[in-house]
Amino acid sequence: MIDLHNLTKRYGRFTAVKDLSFHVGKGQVVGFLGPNGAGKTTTLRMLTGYLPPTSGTATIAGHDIFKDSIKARRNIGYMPENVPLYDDMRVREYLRFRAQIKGLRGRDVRNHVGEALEMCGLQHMRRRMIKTLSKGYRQRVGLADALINQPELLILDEPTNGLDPNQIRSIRKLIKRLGEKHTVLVSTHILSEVEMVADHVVIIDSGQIKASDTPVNLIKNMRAAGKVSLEIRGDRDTIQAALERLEHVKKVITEPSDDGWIHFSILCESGTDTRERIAEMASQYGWPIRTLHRHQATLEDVFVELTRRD
Ligand SMILES: Nc1ncnc2c1ncn2[C@@H]1O[C@H](COP(=O)(O)OP(=O)(O)OP(=O)(O)O)[C@@H](O)[C@H]1O
Repeated sequence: MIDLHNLTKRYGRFTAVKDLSFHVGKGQVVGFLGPNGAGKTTTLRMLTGYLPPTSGTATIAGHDIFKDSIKARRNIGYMPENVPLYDDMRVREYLRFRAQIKGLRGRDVRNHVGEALEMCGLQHMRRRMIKTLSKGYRQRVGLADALINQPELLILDEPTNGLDPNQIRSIRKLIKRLGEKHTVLVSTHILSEVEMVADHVVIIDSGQIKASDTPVNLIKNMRAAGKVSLEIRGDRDTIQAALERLEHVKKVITEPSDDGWIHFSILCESGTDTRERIAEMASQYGWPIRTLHRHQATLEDVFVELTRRD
């Protein structure tokens, strides 16, 4: 559905996106992640034909977005980061207007607007002036607009930006529902969102791809996946040396503590579980344990590991 090949964007001498290549299959929900300034919006704006690339190519449903822009764009519903809306229009009136701009006529306008209102939970708001809507409902109007010509591909730039946790939840449900019928490329900072809705994740930093895989594989392959936290009493150096001798243990880190217990983070080979061995060892030497916990890595850990600056 989407193919990027060495897509590059320079603003003057600054390279915002560098040789970006990835593929999004039909029907996939893909999370597009990266820290502030990574180049997400620049990439999405190029994909939607709003910004010409410096070099490289991108196709949407087989149409080159730059050479065959109109055909490519017919397949796209785009929700930009800050949805521009006409404040003095009513919700349904605005969506009808947008439907007409997108080339719909007659009964199609009414039907498509009705479906988009229903899909986005806006039926009861259809007569409200846009300027009186909360941020969450404004986002929904933006989504309804992106959906209106029933495109195969939805490109959503931070759809949950600035929303409260309840609104985030309802947009997440909506994205999940949209993923049943559409291919979705969604950029967001809310990593738990992506973990729940995406089949595939692309992480970029400084305009370049850092990782591209399923959320499950990303988590499985990361260093923190094998981290165990231990709170124990005894002689620190003796315990540390004993831990370091255990099979599958790669590194033992002493964490700061001021409660008389020694706190260790134990980095193990991914996919191994050393907790039983640690418990056996502690019992053999008579070292009391307060906590022995295997860290469940999240997409947030993957993100931090791949993009942190320190
Ligand atoms: N028109 C422009 N002229 C010059 N530099 C720009 C322009 N637009 C974006 N940039 C720079 O390009 C880089 C990438 O910006 P972009 O908005 O694509 O990042 P982003 O990943 O979407 O960030 P955020 O998560 O903060 O929205 C940033 O350093 C930004 O300052």
